[in-house]
Amino acid sequence: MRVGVPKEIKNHEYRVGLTPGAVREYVARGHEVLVETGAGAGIAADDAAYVAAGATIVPTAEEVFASAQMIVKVKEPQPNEWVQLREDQILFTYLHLAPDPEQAKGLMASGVTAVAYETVTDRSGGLPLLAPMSEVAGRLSIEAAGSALKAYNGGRGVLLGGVPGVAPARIVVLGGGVVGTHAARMAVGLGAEVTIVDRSIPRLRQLDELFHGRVRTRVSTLESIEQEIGEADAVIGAVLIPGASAPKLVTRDMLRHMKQRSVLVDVAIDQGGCFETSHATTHADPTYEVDGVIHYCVANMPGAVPLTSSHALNNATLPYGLALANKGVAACDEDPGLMAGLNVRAGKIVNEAVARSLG
Ligand SMILES: NC(=O)C1=CN([C@@H]2O[C@H](COP(=O)(O)OP(=O)(O)OC[C@H]3O[C@@H](n4cnc5c(N)ncnc54)[C@H](O)[C@@H]3O)[C@@H](O)[C@H]2O)C=CC1
Ligand SMILES: CC(=O)C(=O)O
Ligand SMILES: [Mg+2]
Repeated sequence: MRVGVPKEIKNHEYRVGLTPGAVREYVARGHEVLVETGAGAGIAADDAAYVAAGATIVPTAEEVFASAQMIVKVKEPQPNEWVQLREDQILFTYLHLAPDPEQAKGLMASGVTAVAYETVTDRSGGLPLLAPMSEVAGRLSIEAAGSALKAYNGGRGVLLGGVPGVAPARIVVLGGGVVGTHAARMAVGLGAEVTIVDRSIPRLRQLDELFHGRVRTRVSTLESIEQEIGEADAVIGAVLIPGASAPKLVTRDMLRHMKQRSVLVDVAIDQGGCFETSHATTHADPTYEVDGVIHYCVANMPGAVPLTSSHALNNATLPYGLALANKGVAACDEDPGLMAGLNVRAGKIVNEAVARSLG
C-alpha cells in the first residue's frame, strides 16, 4: 500500500504520524511511504533520516493526499485537509468527532474510511492508542497547573509542593483513568496534596493501593465534586466516556465555590471538556479566565513535547497501522478492537457512541 504522512498543521503541533523507525517497518513489509518534506522537523528527524528509512520525500501536503491510499496523521484533519480526502482512502489518526460536528460532516462528505486512534480498544477494554498520549497529557497537566498558578500568569501564587512550615497546593483530579493516574503521580511527586474523584469504586480501590494511601479518593457525586473543588488550588479534568462527549461535571454556577485565581486544567477538552465553562485553547494562548478561575484547555497538549510523544504514539499505533496497510479495511473485520476504531465509512458514522453524541 502507498502510505502518506503529511506535516501536522494544528497550532503548535510538532508531532508526526510516522517516525523514521516506523517508516522502516512499513517499507520492510513492502509498503511505499510518502512523507511531506519537513514533517519530522519537530522530532529532529530531517528528510535525510526518512530517506534512509526508505521513504520518498514529497514537496507538498497536496501531493501526499493526492497519491496515498492511507494517510497516517496525529491530530484530526483540519478543514483544508478534509476536502483532500477520498472514498478510496483510509485515514488513521485522532479524530475526536463527538464534539466536532463540522469535522464529522466533512469526513462523511469525503467518503473516506476513518479509523480514530481514540476509540480503538484492546482485549481488556482499554484504549491502547489513546493511552500513551493520556500518559503524556496527564503528566503535563501538573506542569500546566503549576505554571498557571504562578502570580505573573494570573494565578494564586501557590507553590505545588509548599515548603516546610507552609501547606502544599491541593490538587483535585476528576477521573482516575490514564490521564488522572499520571497527573496524580506528578502531583504526588512534587509534594502536592492530591484527591482523585472517579465514579468507579473498583478503580478507586486500585488507585488507593497504587499510591499506598498517599492520595485521597472520593466517589464522584455532585456533593463530593462541589466540596473538593471548593478546597482546590487546581482541578484537573480527566474523565472519559469513550467516543462520547465528556460529561459536564462542573457547571458555571459551581465555580462560585472555588477560590479566586485557582486553576482548571481541562484535559478532556478534546472530547468537549468536563467543565461547562471550557472552550478549546491553543499552546499559543492557552488560558483564559471565567469568574476569577483560570482555565487551561489545550486540546493537543502532547504536541508540546513531540519527541517523547511521537515515539510513544508510534510505539502503540505501529501494529495497527501495519495491519491496515497489509490488509486494508478488512483488518477491522479480523480485530474487533480495530473495528471499534472505525468511526466513518462510506459517508456514515459507524461508531455507536460517536453517532449518538452527534445526534
Ligand atoms: N487535551 C489533550 O491534549 C489530551 C486529552 N486527552 C483526553 O483526556 C481524557 C481522559 O482520557 P483517559 O484518562 O485516557 O481516559 P480513561 O478512560 O483512562 O479514564 C477516564 C476515567 O473517567 C472516569 N469517569 C467517567 N465518568 C466519570 C464521572 N462522571 N465522574 C468521575 N469519573 C468519571 C472513568 O471511570 C475513568 O476512570 C479523554 O477525553 C482524552 O481524549 C488525552 C490525551 C491528550
Ligand atoms: C489525544 C489527543 O487529543 C492528543 O494527543 O492530542
Ligand atoms: Mg481536537
